Amino acid sequence: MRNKPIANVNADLLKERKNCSFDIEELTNLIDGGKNQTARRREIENMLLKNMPFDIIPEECLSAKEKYENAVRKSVALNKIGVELVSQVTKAKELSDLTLTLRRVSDAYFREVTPFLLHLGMFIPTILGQCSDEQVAHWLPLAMQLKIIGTYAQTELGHGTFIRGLETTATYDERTEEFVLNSPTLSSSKWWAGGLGKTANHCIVVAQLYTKGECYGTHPFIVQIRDMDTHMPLKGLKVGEIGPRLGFQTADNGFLVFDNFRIPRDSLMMKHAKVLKDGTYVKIARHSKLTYGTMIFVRVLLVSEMAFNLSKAVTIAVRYSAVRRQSELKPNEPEPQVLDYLTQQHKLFISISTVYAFQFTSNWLMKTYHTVQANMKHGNTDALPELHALSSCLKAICTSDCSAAIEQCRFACGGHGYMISSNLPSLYAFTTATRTYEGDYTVLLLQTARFLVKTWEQVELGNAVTPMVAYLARHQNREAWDESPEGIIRAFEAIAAGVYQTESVRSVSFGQSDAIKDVMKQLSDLYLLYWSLERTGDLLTTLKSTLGSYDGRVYERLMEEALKSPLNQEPVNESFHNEPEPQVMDFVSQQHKLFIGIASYYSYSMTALWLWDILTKVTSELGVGKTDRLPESHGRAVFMSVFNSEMEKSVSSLSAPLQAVLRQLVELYLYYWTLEKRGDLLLVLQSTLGSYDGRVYERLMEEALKNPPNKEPVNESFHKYLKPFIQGKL
Ligand SMILES: CCCCCCC/C=C/C(=O)SCCNC(=O)CCNC(=O)[C@H](O)C(C)(C)COP(=O)(O)OP(=O)(O)OC[C@H]1O[C@@H](n2cnc3c(N)ncnc32)[C@H](O)[C@@H]1OP(=O)(O)O
Ligand SMILES: Cc1cc2nc3c(=O)[nH]c(=O)nc-3n(C[C@H](O)[C@H](O)[C@H](O)COP(=O)(O)OP(=O)(O)OC[C@H]3O[C@@H](n4cnc5c(N)ncnc54)[C@H](O)[C@@H]3O)c2cc1C
Repeated sequence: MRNKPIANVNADLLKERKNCSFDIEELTNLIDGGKNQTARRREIENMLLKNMPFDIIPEECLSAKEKYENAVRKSVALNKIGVELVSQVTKAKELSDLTLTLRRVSDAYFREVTPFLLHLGMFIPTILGQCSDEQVAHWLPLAMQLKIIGTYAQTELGHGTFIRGLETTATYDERTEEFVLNSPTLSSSKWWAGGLGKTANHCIVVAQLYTKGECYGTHPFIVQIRDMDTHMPLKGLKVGEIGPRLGFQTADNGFLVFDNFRIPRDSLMMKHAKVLKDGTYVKIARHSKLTYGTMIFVRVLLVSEMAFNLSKAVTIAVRYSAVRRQSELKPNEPEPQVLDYLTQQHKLFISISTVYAFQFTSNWLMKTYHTVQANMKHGNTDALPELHALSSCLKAICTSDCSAAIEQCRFACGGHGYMISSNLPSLYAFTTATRTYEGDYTVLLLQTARFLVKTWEQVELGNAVTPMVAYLARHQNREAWDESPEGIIRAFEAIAAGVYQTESVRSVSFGQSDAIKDVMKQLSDLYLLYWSLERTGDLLTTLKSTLGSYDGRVYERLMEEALKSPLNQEPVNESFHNEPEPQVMDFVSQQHKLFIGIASYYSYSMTALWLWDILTKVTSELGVGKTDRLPESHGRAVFMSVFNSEMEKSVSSLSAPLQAVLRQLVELYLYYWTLEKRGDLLLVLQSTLGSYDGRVYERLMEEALKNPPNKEPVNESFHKYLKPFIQGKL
């Protein structure tokens, strides 16, 4: 069934849509993979959208804690339906279509991300990719039915990129047939795992495996971290939320610290390596990097994620550009739609074509991934290095290009694009993180470079190379290729473009009308029309954007959203009437002035006494009249050290409370001047990473511990939503 026409659609948008030269339903089918798939997708989408609770207050107006609780409430409703749908599916293809539809609806349903993202995106794939058959049979049903909630904790405070440098240890104890997990240093604290802070009760932990006194490198373990009934963290673990971040606010990214935490032997995920009861290590994998498999899978997935996110951003920007009128070009004529400006089209059309490039390449990459996986099942890992190189560079390029393109879309929407309600800031915050996680941009490009250099060596030796890199051997292409990073990117962009071209031509080469074939060549138009017509229902709930709604009622929606803000629920905020007048003494800035004054007074008097004693010595050393040349920093250091030591001497006979106060003054004085004059950048930069003393990990952990979600061991949403859901009582 096609979408029903919507009343009150903006006239400019209607006019643009009337220019469509082909059957949009045909294109929708093409993109979905066939008529039946379109129908099934719409059926699921409609069912989900009808049954899920919506936000009462806009998500962006909630506090961090409320945002999280709201995300749990919505996730549980979505998961309930999802689990039921998944249980009805029998074929692998149906399951993958369904998973994709659920992921897309979930994307539309949350302004940010669900706390279950890692459960679906990495926990389940790691069970599939890293567990023995026996382990899969045990863990997979529990995870699929959400009887357990998991995440993936690889990154630590000290290491993310360099996996071999991870410090968490898993030491096998053959007496008890257990592994003992430890975080030997602060920098070994697990950091970042999504859903770990408050939601997950299980976690995949990547740790250095020790048995019989030898280290066998990093291995994945599946670990229960919270009590299944009370949700309290288990003894031997410190777990919490890492604190506010640019995006991912509702993903409760967490930290995890182990103190002699014991787990059974079969917690080791044993597809690629085993530890026998007596502690003997047995390697099964044919390739040493197979434990990195989940990362490859997610990198592949991210290409289509980027296509989808950019498609949303550019749809918002294009629709808004059709509705928005600005500037008087000719006197007494209507202001033009901003879409008609060539410069505006430049911003938008590049993004549109990029979406298609990503999507077609992603389809191809996913197929390649499955082919390589199938070969590996039969023990053939030959294609793995190339898959790693390809997924690395395509992930790096598409995440980077996508965030840049979303910024362009935001620019294309002018001031209103900066509103959270336009959804462009959230889309940007989400996609810019993807450039870093699952392998940093530069690092992944370097991995690809490593592969290319090795291939180049083979080419130079006259050896055969795979078709994907065969262009390296073709003389005429050497001009496009040089050893600079830009050269490598160019070469791989050419490959991506090649794939894109071949795939798009292949996709439209049969069954399609001439009109569609023509339009496929005009990617920009295609993209606009596809997204305009493909969606079911009110596109606002899918795009979650005031600017990009299907009906183009941009100003109405901006005003409606503004009126929903809690600050607008009362004409005059109570702080206007009720806030008691503070004593000026209560202002921190005032205390700052006063206390520093007091501390300085003590400092000067102590130093004056000391200075008198050594004046003769100082002047004889520096020469009379030259003392004014003492650098300020030296003088400052003198004041500090003298104040400190002299105060200590003179306070020893005083009462304890007075001693305490005077010592505080010393500390204050030292602290103040350290920050003020000695250039402690923490104060200036307000940054845990940029502090003068370099105590980065200490500061990150200190800040995380101050984080309000960590003030309660179990969030109330566990009792309200998660527990009834896990126990099937919801
Ligand atoms: C929609 C779903 C959303 C899910 C949300 C996800 C949220 C975020 C989650 C996360 O971020 S999880 C953590 C992800 N972490 C990373 O991605 C870390 C990045 N680092 C790495 O991948 C690796 O450490 C490295 C950079 C590839 C380096 O690894 P290593 O030091 O062990 O290798 P090298 O010495 O550089 O290379 C040796 C050799 O191995 C090959 N190789 C490396 N990785 C792989 C692989 N994955 N598969 C196959 N082969 C690999 C590499 O090319 C070298 O080969 P040779 O040149 O020696 O032949
Ligand atoms: C939103 C978000 C969610 C995340 N979720 C998870 C999660 O669920 N589970 C999990 O385990 N992790 C997660 N992570 C962590 C993420 O995987 C890492 O942050 C990422 O892999 C980058 O590693 P890093 O932080 O160590 O960066 P670093 O490696 O410290 O990078 C810092 C800089 O150093 C450069 N650099 C590093 N190594 C090299 C090199 N060899 N050559 C040249 N330059 C180099 C990088 O290019 C970068 O510019 C998440 C991160 C974010 C931002």
